[in-house]
Amino acid sequence: MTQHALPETRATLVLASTSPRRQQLIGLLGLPVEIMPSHADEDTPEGWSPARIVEELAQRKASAVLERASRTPGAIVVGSDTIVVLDGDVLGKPKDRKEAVSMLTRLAGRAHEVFTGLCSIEAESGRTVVSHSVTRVFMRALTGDQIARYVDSGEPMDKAGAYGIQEIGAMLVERIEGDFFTVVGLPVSMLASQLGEFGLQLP
Ligand SMILES: Cc1cn([C@H]2C[C@H](O)[C@@H](COP(=O)(O)OP(=O)(O)OP(=O)(O)O)O2)c(=O)[nH]c1=O
Repeated sequence: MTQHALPETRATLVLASTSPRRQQLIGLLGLPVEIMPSHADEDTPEGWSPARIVEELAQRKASAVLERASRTPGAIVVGSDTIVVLDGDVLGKPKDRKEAVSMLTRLAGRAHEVFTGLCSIEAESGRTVVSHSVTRVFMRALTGDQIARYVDSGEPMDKAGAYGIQEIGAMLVERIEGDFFTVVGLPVSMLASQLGEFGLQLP
């Protein structure tokens, strides 16, 4: 099979994340990538809209590693944050098995929204681009047994809304409206368009 690649650029993407999914997805852009785990405070004031929450947290995560990243020539720092929204409630990662079961019981048999915020910062200039993407996810109706068995797999625990569309959770999802990668946690085409603002041509 032929290997396809885009022309080389001098930029290095610095991913401010501990998420293995984001690490894998950012690789799709074909640029050099450095990983810098970012531990930003994730508290936000009551009453903020989902869009504002994910954009703010994406920016905090990127800003938290900016100083370190600026040692890398041509660094563009990328931060991202994902939440699930149902009936105006924000569902983050479940804190225990019981909360995972209760989230999935609420999500089953209906639609919800996944919001992902994305922030890119050009380290040298400090220029910042922030945006978000929303995908509607329609989940299958599930019995209590099915939910319990899925939670027992361990998969829900580190994921917003207590499921992972890209793994066993694929079987829980009937269909989506919007970008698949937004649900997994890194909207790849939105990232390409943000990087375009810094003059990177992708593709
Ligand atoms: C809904 C859904 C979420 N998720 C994940 C994406 C995110 O990693 C996680 C939401 O948590 P986040 O707080 O967005 O990210 P994180 O703590 O995993 O990683 P980071 O270091 O970048 O802050 O849920 C899936 O993997 N699949 C899904 O279908």
